Amino acid sequence: MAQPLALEKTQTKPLHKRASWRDYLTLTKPRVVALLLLTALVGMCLASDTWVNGWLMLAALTGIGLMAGSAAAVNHLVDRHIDAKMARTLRRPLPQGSLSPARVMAFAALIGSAGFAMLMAWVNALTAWLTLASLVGYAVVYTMYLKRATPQNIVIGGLAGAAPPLLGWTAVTDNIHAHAILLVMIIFTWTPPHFWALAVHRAKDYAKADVPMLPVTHGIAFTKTCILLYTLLLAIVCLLPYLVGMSGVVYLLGVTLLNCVFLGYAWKLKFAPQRKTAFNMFAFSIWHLMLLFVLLLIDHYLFSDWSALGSVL
Ligand code: HEM
Ligand SMILES: CC(C)=CCC/C(C)=C/CC/C(C)=C/COP(=O)(O)OP(=O)(O)O
Repeated sequence: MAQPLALEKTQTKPLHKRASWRDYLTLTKPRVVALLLLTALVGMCLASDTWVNGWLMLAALTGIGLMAGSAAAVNHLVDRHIDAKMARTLRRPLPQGSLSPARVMAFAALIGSAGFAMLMAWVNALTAWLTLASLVGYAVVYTMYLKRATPQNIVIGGLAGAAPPLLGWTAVTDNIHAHAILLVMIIFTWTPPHFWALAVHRAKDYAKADVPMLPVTHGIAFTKTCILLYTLLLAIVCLLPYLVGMSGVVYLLGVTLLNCVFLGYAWKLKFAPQRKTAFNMFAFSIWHLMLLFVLLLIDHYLFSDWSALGSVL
């Protein structure tokens, strides 16, 4: 199709296609938010010995989801010129001209403030303010500043995306607990291999858009070394929930398997890469984090069942 190329040359003249609800959904990065919400849900469950109150869970997940979606919409708005230069992001609603910047801003403000109000009214102020800090961390600190300023952008910015398990935890307890920080640390160390694997695959795109991602500023070989080192660090951090007695043997065995596969990808990417290794590692990173949090959940309820059984016998 000729349109995207034509658009690349005339990014300032959007096409003004008709907007649909799908465009608004795209703005919220729904699949990313879905995984963020899974981590928040697990944070909630691990914070309590019994099943979490359904109403509280619904209110907290909706509030956090709306605010994360709002942050993602601001990211689309701020990055619209960069997005128009990269093949992966060219078809987003703003570069395509199906939504205007003013509409996107209004949409982000609407869902962001609705989410904040929900958390304030039905969850607690601590969770509302921490979620707002994550929104600002991603939409303002990462997107407006770090992304354009330093190749450590995603390492520092990763903290905002790593926050949801803590948000889930505080939603239930109104308290910041060291175990919740452990969950944040897992996502924080997972983010560099997750993103840099994709950045290696898309390095030319980022260079073209002049975004100082690590493969652009320091080269592919150095980025692959960093990926391997962060994946090793992640494997160590993932042991902490077991070592501090927060999770049991089901988690330990499962996460060890996941980390062996992830390390296998990182090793292959560094020492024996094929054309699709980087992309496959990125795709696996999403399964890795999702299954890790599912394991934490299964382990939590199995583990507490076993303790309960022990006290009955
Ligand atoms: C600074 C931190 C992060 C950066 C820079 C980053 C970057 C990216 C990028 C560039 C993509 C590709 C999106 C696309 O194809 O349009 C992606 C996909 C994805 N990311 Fe991340 N990510 C980060 C953190 C996270 C976190 C914290 C999560 C969830 C806990 C997450 C979950 C996902 C998922 C599920 C996808 C696949 C989305 C899809 O297929 O539509 N990411 N990420
Ligand atoms: C309130 C709260 C919990 C906020 C969390 C914010 C959030 C949605 C984090 C996800 C991080 C992410 C997808 C970064 C990619 O941005 P990018 O601009 O590098 O990627 P792109 O090029 O695909 O847009």
